[in-house]
Amino acid sequence: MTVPKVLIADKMSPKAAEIFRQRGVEVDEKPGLSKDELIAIIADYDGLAVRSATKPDADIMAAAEKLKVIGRAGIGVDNVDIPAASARGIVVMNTPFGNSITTAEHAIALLFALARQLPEADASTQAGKWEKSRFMGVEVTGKTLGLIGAGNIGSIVASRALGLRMKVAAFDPFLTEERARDLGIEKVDLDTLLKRADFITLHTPLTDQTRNILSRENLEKTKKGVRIVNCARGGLIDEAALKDLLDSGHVAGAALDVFTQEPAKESPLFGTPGFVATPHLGASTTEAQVNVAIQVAEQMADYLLTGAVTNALNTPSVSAEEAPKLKPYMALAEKLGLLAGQLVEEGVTRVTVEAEGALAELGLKPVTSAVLAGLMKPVSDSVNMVNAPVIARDRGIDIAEVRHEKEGDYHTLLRVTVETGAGTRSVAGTLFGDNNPRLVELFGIGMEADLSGTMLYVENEDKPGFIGAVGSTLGKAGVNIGTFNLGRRGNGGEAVMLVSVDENISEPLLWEICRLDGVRDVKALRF
Ligand SMILES: NC(=O)c1ccc[n+]([C@@H]2O[C@H](COP(=O)([O-])OP(=O)(O)OC[C@H]3O[C@@H](n4cnc5c(N)ncnc54)[C@H](O)[C@@H]3O)[C@@H](O)[C@H]2O)c1
Ligand SMILES: O=C(O)[C@H](O)COP(=O)(O)O
Repeated sequence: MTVPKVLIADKMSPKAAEIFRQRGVEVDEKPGLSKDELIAIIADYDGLAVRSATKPDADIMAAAEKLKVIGRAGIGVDNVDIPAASARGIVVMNTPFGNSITTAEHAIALLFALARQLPEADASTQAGKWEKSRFMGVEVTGKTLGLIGAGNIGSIVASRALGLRMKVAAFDPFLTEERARDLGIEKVDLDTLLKRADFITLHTPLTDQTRNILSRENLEKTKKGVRIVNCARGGLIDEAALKDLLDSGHVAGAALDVFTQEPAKESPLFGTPGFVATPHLGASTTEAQVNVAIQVAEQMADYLLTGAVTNALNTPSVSAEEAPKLKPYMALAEKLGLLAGQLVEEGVTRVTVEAEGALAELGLKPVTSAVLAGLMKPVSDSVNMVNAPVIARDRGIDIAEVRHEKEGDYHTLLRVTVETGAGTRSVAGTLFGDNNPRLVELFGIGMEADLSGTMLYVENEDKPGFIGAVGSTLGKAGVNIGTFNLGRRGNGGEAVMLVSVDENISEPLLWEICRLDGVRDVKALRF
């Protein structure tokens, strides 16, 4: 196996490079590259580790011929073009918890900065002014904190705010009443939060639903004298409206760690009384940076070295323990999908993936992705295990997974059933010696075959002399036979053959075989 190579493209704790090296992954650290500089070198790398500064987009991925994984040492992945990564089979992973406490603490720090005007008081005092009467603050005890987004960071902020004896009202459509009760907070709708909160803090990702959630209209609904903190994402607040409402005194203070445009080197908000800014420092503590660096390096090394997938945003998780067990099944799944995909002639409407015996004890999602990737390969050049489930869903294919824990004839079995307008057909395979994928059933007919290279598929009536006729037709065309695999539904019934051959099978040769007496269908297959 060649040694995988990773590029760390943003400033990261040295722990990341240390772990990559310890795990036997080659690593280069080149923070601060321009997009063109990154495009010029990315073809060399199997992995790309980033924070929020590097923005791996479709152009960068187009140049990244070997890239298998992008690791985000942090939470937000809005800097990574995930659809472009999926289209190329690149797994995108983040570290969803490593900097949550640190970011929650930054939100609380900004809350106090606003309550006591700390930055302005500091600047004034250090300028020798001693303006004691200018900086009258407010207590936070007893005040209501409006939490927009009560996920990982939001709920830590809530617990800290409760410790400060604040009341917490949260707006989050995905927060259940039960969870709110457990957190000791009140679940409210957005309008109630806007009307009631003395302080508002945002902790949602930037999505179509959350973009501009504090719009001019919503900012105008807030309580006079509200103080607002955003440590989540730029774009959640209308910055021009915020400036107007700070100027008018309706909003008493606002602290932004994140901006619509970053780096934010200029903004109409800068210099506005009551406005506090930090340069996207939410995750910037020694502890959080060590956490995310260790996590991202471990996760990327696991994936590159073993196939284990943790915290991926575009593919199912596979544990380090399961990854080696799943590997041969993925090969079997792709081959069975490819076989089914080459044999069906109409649009697929439903795919059922059934696991029997040992396979039923493993996670089926990656196996299903591999089946779908194989199935759609004959009709799509760009399909891969990462994007196959999404493409299948977009094409309206219904996907079902079934487990039978009891063993059948084989200690482990994978059956793929494909439904089309023309009917239902299924293929099944097992592993020989725990490692070698083998076809064991084709359209309900028992047959053993190693699906590899070029194969001739023939469906025919079971008649004496037919096998010889196929053999001699191939021989006359100079096509050498590797293996002959046969199956039939019963004496004189439907029969199928899969013949592995050393040469390509030309169209005229296929026609010649098709004209043999008793042939119902013939195809050249590739694996
Ligand atoms: N400033 C920083 O340096 C920094 C550091 C870490 C994280 N972040 C950002 O903080 C944000 C929150 O991170 P997290 O780890 O808590 O994420 P999370 O996924 O755990 O929580 C997000 C919460 O937002 C809620 N949500 C989604 N849509 C919503 C909507 N329309 N209205 C209200 N709530 C909605 C979700 O239900 C979820 O509970 C992310 O955007 C992340 O990128 C910033
Ligand atoms: O989403 C995150 O994790 C934060 O925005 C941190 O970003 P950073 O790694 O660039 O500091």
